[in-house]
Amino acid sequence: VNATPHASRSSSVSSPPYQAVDYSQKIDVNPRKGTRDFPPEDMRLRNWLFQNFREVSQLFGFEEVDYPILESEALYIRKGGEEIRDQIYCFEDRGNRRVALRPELTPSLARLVMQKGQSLSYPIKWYAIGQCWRYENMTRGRRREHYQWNMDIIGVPDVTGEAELISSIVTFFKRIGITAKDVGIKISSRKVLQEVMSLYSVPETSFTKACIIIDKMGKITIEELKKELKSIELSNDAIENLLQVLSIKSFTELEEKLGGTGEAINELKQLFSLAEKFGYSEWIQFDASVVRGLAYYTGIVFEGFDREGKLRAVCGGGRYDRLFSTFGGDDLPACGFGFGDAVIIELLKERRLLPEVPLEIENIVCSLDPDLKGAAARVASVLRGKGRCVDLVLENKPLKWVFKRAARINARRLILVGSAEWEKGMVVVKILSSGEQYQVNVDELE
Ligand SMILES: CC(=O)Nc1cnc2ccccc2c1
Repeated sequence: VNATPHASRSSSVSSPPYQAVDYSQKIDVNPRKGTRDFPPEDMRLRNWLFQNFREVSQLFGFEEVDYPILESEALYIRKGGEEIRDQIYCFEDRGNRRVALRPELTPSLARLVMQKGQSLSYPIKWYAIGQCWRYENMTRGRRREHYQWNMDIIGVPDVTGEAELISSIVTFFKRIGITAKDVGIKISSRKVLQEVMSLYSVPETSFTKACIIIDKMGKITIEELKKELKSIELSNDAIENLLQVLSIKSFTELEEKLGGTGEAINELKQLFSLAEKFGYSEWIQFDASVVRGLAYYTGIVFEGFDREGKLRAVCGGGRYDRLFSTFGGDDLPACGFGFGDAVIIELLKERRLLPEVPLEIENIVCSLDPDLKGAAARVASVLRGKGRCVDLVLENKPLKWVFKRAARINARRLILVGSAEWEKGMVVVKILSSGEQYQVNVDELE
């Protein structure tokens, strides 16, 4: 469809690649539904959050990686009936390829590890902060994008991997002023469900589906939950026992149900004793109802929760030892977590812990005489060369305007280039907080 000059922007096109556009109309300046702009003050808060993500990852010796936002849709087509499956932001590109905006980062990590193959040295400890997408109908008014911090360890089979990851999450919370009174981390293992279901000879194939259904607990009614479990061939007996196990909150009860020698209970005990050594026992609790909603988890699973119970999970993760074989590769032991940028900000707001992240540009440089614009530029360059931030006034502005701007950018110093001083190679420095003022030779300025 060719854009005829008077076609209105609102006309629908029959085929890509572009919509007829009426350039006389102002474009819609708002971001697409479910997406956000980051104007400066929001970007400063986001940078503060991400800087904390990065510094914790570096404290733990993790290396940063990144992947394309655009992936093959095939990366996310998994059995198991996950909710995320129906929300993939997918489309056909101009080469008729089925592609998707990534809904999560873990499949990309697996793809890159498989691509790199044996050339990597193990264990791999990688972190990433990436934008993830979902397409859900806007009735729920939920966001369609968010940023997720991920940390993953590939090549460590035992629970020291999970213990390390949980330690990094606790370290992050402490850094931003959140205490074990604000947030806890519920820990369980999918092997608990696996062992219960094997007691009732539930086929392995139903295991993943059952986990995905059970993750909806609290979001759908018990009746609905039972109905969905029945739909994957679980007997009433199996369902009753499964639901009974999910309410277990202590190892003693768990041992009564499963015996004290199974893999599930042993791993959990190991993890809790490691937590003691790491020093974060007060942050964690066993809770058999934690299963997480991603199909690929195989063992320990955990999620950070707001103790007031107002907010959705702050973060979540676990072990996923089978993901690589679902991509046709050799299995590798793996564990990791995802930490979204939305709930944590809501939590900080709730707890009045949102930081002030003011705009701060140390210096503002201006010349009072239009003929000295070049001189002012030189002064700015000298300072910038010494690593000092400078807002250079680029037009001829009255001093009143300059002071106003200095206040808005929280400048510490106003550097005035005046003709009398400049003739002596000097400039005037004004410390804005005290009003103190002095002259200094340009080359001595720092
Ligand atoms: C609270 C929130 O915004 N969650 C959120 C927002 N966008 C997403 C996009 C992809 C996958 C999960 C997502 C989750």
